[in-house]
Amino acid sequence: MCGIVGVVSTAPVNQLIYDALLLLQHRGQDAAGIVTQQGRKFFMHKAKGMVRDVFRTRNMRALPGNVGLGQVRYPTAGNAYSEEEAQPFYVNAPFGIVLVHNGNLTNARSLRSELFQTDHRHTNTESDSEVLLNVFAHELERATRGVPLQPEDVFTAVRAVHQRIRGSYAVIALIAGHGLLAFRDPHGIRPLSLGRGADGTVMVGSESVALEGTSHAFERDIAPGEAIFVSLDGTVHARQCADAPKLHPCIFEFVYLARPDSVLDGISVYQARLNLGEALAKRVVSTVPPTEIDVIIPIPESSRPSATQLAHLLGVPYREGFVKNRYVGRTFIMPGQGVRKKSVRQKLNVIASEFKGRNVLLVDDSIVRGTTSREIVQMARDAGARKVYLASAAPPVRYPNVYGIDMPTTSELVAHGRTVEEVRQAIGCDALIYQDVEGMKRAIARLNTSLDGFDASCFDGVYVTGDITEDSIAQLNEGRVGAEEQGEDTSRLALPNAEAV
Ligand SMILES: O=P(O)(O)OC[C@H]1O[C@H](OP(=O)(O)OP(=O)(O)O)[C@H](O)[C@@H]1O
Ligand SMILES: NC(=O)CC[C@H](N)C(=O)O
Ligand SMILES: [Mg+2]
Repeated sequence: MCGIVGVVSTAPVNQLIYDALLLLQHRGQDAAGIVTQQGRKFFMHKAKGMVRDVFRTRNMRALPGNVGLGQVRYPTAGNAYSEEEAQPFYVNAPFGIVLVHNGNLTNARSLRSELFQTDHRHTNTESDSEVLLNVFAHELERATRGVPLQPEDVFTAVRAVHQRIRGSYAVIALIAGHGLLAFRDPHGIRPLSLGRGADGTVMVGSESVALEGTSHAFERDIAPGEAIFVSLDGTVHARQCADAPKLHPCIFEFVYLARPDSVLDGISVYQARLNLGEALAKRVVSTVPPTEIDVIIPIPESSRPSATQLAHLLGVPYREGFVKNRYVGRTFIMPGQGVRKKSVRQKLNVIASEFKGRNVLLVDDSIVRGTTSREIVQMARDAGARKVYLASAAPPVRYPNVYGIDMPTTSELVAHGRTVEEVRQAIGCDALIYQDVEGMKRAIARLNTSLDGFDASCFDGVYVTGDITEDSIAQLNEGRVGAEEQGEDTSRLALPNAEAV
């Protein structure tokens, strides 16, 4: 996941894009970038870091114009440490295009050589998003029948892009002098919504919170496979560009990624998390009698809604036992295990009186590598808890994610190849209760019965694009320069200066 936003307005958009990116900061902490357009000229500033660090006043002043887009990056391909892979990406032909991408292409490698061999295009980074931009640029060149460019030509290009690229992609692009394009992959894996301001400003963004938080009324989600083209006068053209679109949103958005105050594909993220807490209650009761639990404590931040609902249904007191240092970002989306581990301790501290002599049930939204759980369970014991039980509102994460969540290899997943009992031992708690896969899907699907299903691949190993094999997963990892090799270099990332949203 990353956060993306695009705007067509009649007033300067630099501050508006900045504000929207701040509201999407939880989707990517690694790099941030904005491009604006004035006349036919693009103005760009991008760098590694969080939004507040990347954009100083001088940078903001250098972003004039009434049209623009931006991104906050959480790397899932290429090089996590490369400044060049911060987005937006730019190509000068045809017309001049800048593009931001949330998601992950699963055929970037073959596309890269195809781009070189057949389309004679050069890509200069390992980023799949740069590949995506070049495929789009090539197809736009082929589809253009004259100047000025017609929306129909843009849709023809998107149709061709859907044929060539695989994986997940929510995309916003700006075509110099023409308008703003947004499209979503034919499975709708990553979210993208459209809204409008009272002054007619059109905004597209990853989550509804980016629209509402900047005073734009949410209008609708962009449909899977659909493209919308917003002319510079604010006219919105929409077209379905995929042959057989299906709505399979990523279920992990509801579990962890998205903000609880967002509504994605008609589903309130907050309500989804309450429902997960409800389903989890049934599982807890069958493992640990509520009478043996003195207190229920969430692991801040994302597990709070599920934990409150669980406590309510079990009739057990809900208490805050961990205080989060708001100046440390989300640990799961930090690159590198060394950084993540250190950050858990920096981020969470116990209120010892809530643990001393008690049987505590800790609740997290998900257990992925087990980094958080191991530390937290130990902290609870150190604070004097008698028994430490742990419940996860999501099922065990057992399979790699190839659609834009950084879980590339099975070996790093604490539940891969382990029974629940073995995971319990690895984490060191007295009882471990997981949600089950069907229970999770039911809990969320009942909030929008028109879904075709979910991408729940990291939980059930089913890849909705139908083309993922062990070999392709191994290939995807080959291209990555990540975090694991350089993970001990914690200096830049462990304590960002900016406040996490
Ligand atoms: O098993 P792990 O590999 O540790 O990953 C899972 C943990 O990471 C996330 O928290 P994070 O600190 O990223 O964000 P949050 O404050 O939104 O909960 C998630 O909510 C879990 O707590
Ligand atoms: N999380 C994302 O959406 C990442 C986008 C893109 N794959 C990158 O690595 O930059
Ligand atoms: Mg958490």
